[in-house]
Amino acid sequence: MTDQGSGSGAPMIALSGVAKAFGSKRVLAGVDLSVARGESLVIIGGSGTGKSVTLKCVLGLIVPDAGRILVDGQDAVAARGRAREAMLDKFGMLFQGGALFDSMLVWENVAFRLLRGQNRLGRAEARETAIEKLKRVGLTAETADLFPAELSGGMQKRVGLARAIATTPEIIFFDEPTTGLDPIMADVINDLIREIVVEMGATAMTITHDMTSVRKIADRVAMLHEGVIQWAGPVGEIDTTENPYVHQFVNGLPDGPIAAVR
Ligand SMILES: Nc1ncnc2c1ncn2[C@@H]1O[C@H](COP(=O)(O)OP(=O)(O)OP(=O)(O)O)[C@@H](O)[C@H]1O
Repeated sequence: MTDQGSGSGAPMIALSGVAKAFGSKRVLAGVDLSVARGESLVIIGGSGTGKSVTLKCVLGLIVPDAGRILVDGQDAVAARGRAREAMLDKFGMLFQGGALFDSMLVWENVAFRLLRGQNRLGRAEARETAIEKLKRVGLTAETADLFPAELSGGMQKRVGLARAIATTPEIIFFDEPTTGLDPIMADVINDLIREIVVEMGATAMTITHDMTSVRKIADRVAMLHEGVIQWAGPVGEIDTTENPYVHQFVNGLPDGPIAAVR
């Protein structure tokens, strides 16, 4: 299926024919996917279908065996040195486990990228920006001088979100943003993600199994299975599409084209 994204103009992220195998294991078998500027795309699919591998290919952490990936019109696979740094500067990322550095204070975690690189800020300015971002995600200024271990899981997730938006990135990736949170906290994080993405006008790409997240965060949804995008469309169509993969996944049905492993 060729996916052109929903917006007009050049997409912010465009994958075409992206393939990747690890040894004899073929994970991606020709992924075609576009994300329009300012759009929030959520990739769904079962465990081990290659959602993380897809994100890693866009970030250049995994080099695909075939295919093309353009980020803001630039070849993301070939980018090296300065060009690659400039490309990565466009991204913010919320990692699955929060992935905070235990030995750094909360504000230093948030300001991690502000304190490094060519355009780095002085500590006072970086701290000020970090506190502003912490407030944006609902944490107080006092949180800044705690260590991550002193925070609850939900608070750590907020810190991860503050870090993801610290540089006001054009593109934000969310890897399983609600994993490990109770349903109420998950809902709070989903709302916060949606609000922030809209307010920043950022392009967002999220991977999740959580259908509540999908409904809250997505403008568009893409379903990855057996190495290809089986379906992509507006979030409002996930309940009505006749695509058998989406129907089975969204409704959690044991019978259908997706083999249930017991
Ligand atoms: N660096 C790697 N080396 C070898 N195999 C890998 C590597 N990265 C991923 N894989 C394999 O690729 C497959 C897809 O993994 P991936 O993490 O992308 O799945 P996923 O869809 O994100 O799953 P989950 O939802 O469980 O996180 C898995 O079988 C995994 O073992």
